[in-house]
Amino acid sequence: MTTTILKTQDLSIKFGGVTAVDCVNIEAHDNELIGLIGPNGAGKTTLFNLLTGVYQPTHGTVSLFNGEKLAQVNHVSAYKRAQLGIARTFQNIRLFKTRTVIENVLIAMTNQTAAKTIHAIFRTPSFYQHEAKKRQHAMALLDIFNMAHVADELASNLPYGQQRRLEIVRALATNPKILFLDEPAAGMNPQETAALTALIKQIQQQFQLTIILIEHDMNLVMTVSQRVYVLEYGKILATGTPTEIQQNPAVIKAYLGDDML
Ligand SMILES: Nc1ncnc2c1ncn2[C@@H]1O[C@H](COP(=O)(O)OP(=O)(O)OP(=O)(O)O)[C@@H](O)[C@H]1O
Repeated sequence: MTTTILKTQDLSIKFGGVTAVDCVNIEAHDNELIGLIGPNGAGKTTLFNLLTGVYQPTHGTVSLFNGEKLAQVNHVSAYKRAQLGIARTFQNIRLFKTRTVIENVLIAMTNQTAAKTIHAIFRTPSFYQHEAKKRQHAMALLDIFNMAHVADELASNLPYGQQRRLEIVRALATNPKILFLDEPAAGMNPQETAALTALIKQIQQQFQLTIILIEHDMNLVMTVSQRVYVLEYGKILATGTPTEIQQNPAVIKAYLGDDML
C-alpha cells in the first residue's frame, strides 16, 4: 500500500507578471524516488522553494503527512518544515567553507539533537555523552559517503564533487522524511555522477526516505527515479515511470530530443 507523504493542490506563485508555478498538483509517497525535470526556467527550483517553505504560494496548498493525516503547511516556515522532516540541498553549494567537514555535519544536526541548555552551559557529563553520540552519528554518515577520512579537512579544501556530497550528508543529518535534491550532479564529472547515482539509490533504501530530485542529467534521473514529473512553463506536462516519460511524444518533443528515442 502506498502512503501519501506530500501533496499539492493547484499550487501557484506569481512574480509580477510571471506565473513561475501554475496550478501544480503533485503527490509523493512514502519511500518514493521522484525526478523533476524540465527546461531552464520551467519553475523546478521555485516549486522546491514552495514545497520547502522558502516561498508562500500566491494560490493553492502544500500538505505534508503529519502523524496520521496530511496537514496544510502553507504558512509553516522553512525552519519549522525542517523540524517536520523536510531537508534540502541547493543548486549553489551552501557549506560553511571555513569549518571542517565534520563540523558542517554537526552544525546541521544541532536543530534535531540540541542538548538541554543547562547541560550545555555547565558542560555536564550528560553534555559530553550527547556530543560524543552526535559525533559518532556524523562519522557514520560520512562513512556511508566514503568521506570519513576527510572529516577534519576544511570544507573549502574538498574537491567540488565531495562538497556536493557533503551537502547531502548535511541534509541527511537532520533525519528527514523527505529529501529534496536540487541538481545534485551539477558540475560533476562523469565518474562523480556515476558514483552519485549509486549513492542516491543506496541512501533511499538505507534511510527509507522519500527523495525528490531536480536534475538535468537525464541518465541519472531515468536510472534512479521510480516516477518522473515534467514541468513546462510552470505547469505539469506529464508524469509517469521513466519508461513512460521517455516514450511520451510531448516530452520527447519538448525536452529529451531524438537521442532518447
Ligand atoms: N524570486 C524571483 N523573482 C522573480 N522571478 C523569479 C524568481 N524566482 C524565479 N523566478 C522566475 O520564475 C521562473 C522559473 O524559475 P526557476 O528558477 O524556478 O526555474 P528552473 O526550472 O529551476 O530553472 P533552471 O533549470 O535553470 O534552474 C523563471 O522565469 C524565473 O526567472
